[in-house]
Amino acid sequence: MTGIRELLLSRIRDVADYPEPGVMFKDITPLLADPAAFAALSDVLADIARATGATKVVGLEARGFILGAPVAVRAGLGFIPVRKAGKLPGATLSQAYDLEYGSAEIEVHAEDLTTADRVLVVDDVLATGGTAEASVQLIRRAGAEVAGLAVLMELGFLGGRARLEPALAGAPLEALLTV
Ligand SMILES: O=P(O)(O)OC[C@H]1O[C@H](OP(=O)(O)OP(=O)(O)O)[C@H](O)[C@@H]1O
Ligand SMILES: Nc1ncnc2[nH]cnc12
Repeated sequence: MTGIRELLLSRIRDVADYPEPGVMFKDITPLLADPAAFAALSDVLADIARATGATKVVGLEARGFILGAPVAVRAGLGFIPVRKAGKLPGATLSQAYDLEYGSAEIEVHAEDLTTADRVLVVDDVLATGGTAEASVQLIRRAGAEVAGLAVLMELGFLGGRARLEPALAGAPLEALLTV
């Protein structure tokens, strides 16, 4: 795992003052462009999906789609997109939240999750935890259980883990990297 972590970390680019002054943006596009690194990441996240007993993978728009979809395929699970407001055509559940730079609202198709589901949420970055917390609230409101949250990287100084732990209620929060 140490070798994989070093590989993943080496493929994340720091971009200062993006999208606004004071933010150090963690750009995963070099990782996505490296097939060995992207495959290794997908394999580790799929192992987490299996270990949590998840029945579905939720990916958070947009980067959570890119990371979550191969995890769902590898683990043999359905993939459910949680989208920014106004993008899903069917009946939705919505949740507003704040993030490191601004505020937003996310939605899921109400019919995509049932009381029989255990859901692993996948995303690239855990920053303030606002996005992940809103996704957990959506999943619970849909009647499903949260199996866990798996992210490529956690920005430890923003305190997202402490914010999320009460919402996760014992479900695991797996961050492959902490920066
Ligand atoms: O922990 P938080 O403070 O909520 O921040 C983390 C979220 O911010 C980024 O998404 P963003 O909303 O920028 O969307 P994008 O993936 O479409 O760029 C990132 O991909 C996470 O989803
Ligand atoms: N610093 C950051 N880099 C990349 N994605 C983020 N989402 C929230 N904060 C972020």
